[in-house]
Amino acid sequence: MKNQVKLIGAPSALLLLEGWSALEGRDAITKTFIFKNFNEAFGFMTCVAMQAEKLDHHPEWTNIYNRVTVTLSTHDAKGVTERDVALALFMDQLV
Ligand SMILES: C[C@H](O)[C@H](O)[C@H]1CNC2=NC(N)=NC(=O)C2=N1
Repeated sequence: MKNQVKLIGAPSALLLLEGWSALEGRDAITKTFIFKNFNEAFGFMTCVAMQAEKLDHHPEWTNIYNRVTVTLSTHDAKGVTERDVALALFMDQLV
């Protein structure tokens, strides 16, 4: 059985975060991180990937050269939870 995690919703999550916004049509938060080059972007993704494994909480993301667009939502809860806030804060303190 998986631990249940409380749905907080994008609007509450956004009060705790900077530079994130709500996705349209779905309870999720998104942010685009821009780096100097691909190497910096991929380094960021590598650090986040290891943390995601540790937390068992994974981002949806795309990378185009120096740009990483991240969407966070908890599939199990069908929306934004404190796990998304924790992963978002981890990303923000890396950059
Ligand atoms: C089986 C596995 O533990 C689950 O699918 C985890 C993995 N990573 C996850 N990541 C995210 N973002 N949401 C989830 O609900 C989730 N669930």
